[in-house]
Amino acid sequence: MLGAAAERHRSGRASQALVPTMGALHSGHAALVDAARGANDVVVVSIFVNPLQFGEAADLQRYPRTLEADLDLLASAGADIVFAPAVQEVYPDGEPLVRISAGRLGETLEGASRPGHFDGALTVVAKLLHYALPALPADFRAYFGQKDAQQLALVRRMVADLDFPVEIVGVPIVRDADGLALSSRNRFLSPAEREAALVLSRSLHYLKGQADRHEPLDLNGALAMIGSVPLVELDYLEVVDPASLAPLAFNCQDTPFTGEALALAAARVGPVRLIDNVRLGAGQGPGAEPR
Ligand SMILES: Nc1ncnc2c1ncn2[C@@H]1O[C@H](COP(=O)(O)OP(=O)(O)OP(=O)(O)O)[C@@H](O)[C@H]1O
Ligand SMILES: CC(C)(CO)[C@@H](O)C(=O)[O-]
Ligand code: BAL
Repeated sequence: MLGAAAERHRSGRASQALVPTMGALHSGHAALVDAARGANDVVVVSIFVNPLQFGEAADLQRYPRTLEADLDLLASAGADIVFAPAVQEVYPDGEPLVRISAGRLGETLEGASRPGHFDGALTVVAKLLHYALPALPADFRAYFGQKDAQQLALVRRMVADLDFPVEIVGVPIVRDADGLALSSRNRFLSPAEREAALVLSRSLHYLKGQADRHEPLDLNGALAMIGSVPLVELDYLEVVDPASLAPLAFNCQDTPFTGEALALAAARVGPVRLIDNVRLGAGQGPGAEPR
């Protein structure tokens, strides 16, 4: 460590980043660590499969756990500290009586299909932020993927509404070459299911093309694309305001698309629930777009 960074460490003003994950790491997680590595002196990565945010017991039980491979990936990605606590360390008295409420924003979209999910996710994010908070929090950042767009919006609201001393950084979605958003649960897809799952990114790409050309968004056409793939059971496809996640009906049907929006989709494909999204209009990040 040289020069300015060493001085920041000496004076206790080193910047610190937290990258919360549930393990089974892939290149999407590596992109979060890269972003954190590029802007902070110390990078902490947590690996914790949080029982509080799971609905179905089977989903929690079969969630992939690959700690050895995760540690290798994190060493290559340049993480400084890996925090992989046992459930008893995080919840020594069992499930907490008091938890963070995600409020109305936690009841739509993912929250409608996974009741309580965001209360559980925000509660553990709050705890992880407390664990990783530096003694002198001059520069404390936490990194989240834009793939979980509703989670990112809710974490931003939590730190704003509850005055957490941390900057939240959103990282663009990392996709496979064919457009599928990387996800730890993708490993449970059969080859046929994985091929079928591509309709999610394709339908979002279809909408993005219309938004780029300022045409009306053909939501019905996108729904029909998804409906034509028998292995894909659509949960929702919605166009919403990126910050409030409120539905943006005026942008659909016959009105040429203007402004900014987020198109979000979720579907069950075989044993897996998949989510994906794309920014429509101005202000898009540099990340890979669905195709
Ligand atoms: N493809 C991706 N691109 C960018 N960020 C991602 C991607 N996949 C996951 N992330 C982010 O990594 C962080 C940890 O996510 P998590 O460990 O749940 O991985 P995951 O692949 O989303 O797993 P799953 O969806 O199967 O639970 C979250 O902030 C999430 O948004
Ligand atoms: C943020 C998180 C690590 C909290 O458990 C989880 O929801 C995730 O992996 O997105
Ligand atoms: N990244 C999503 C976490 C979950 O599905 O519980």
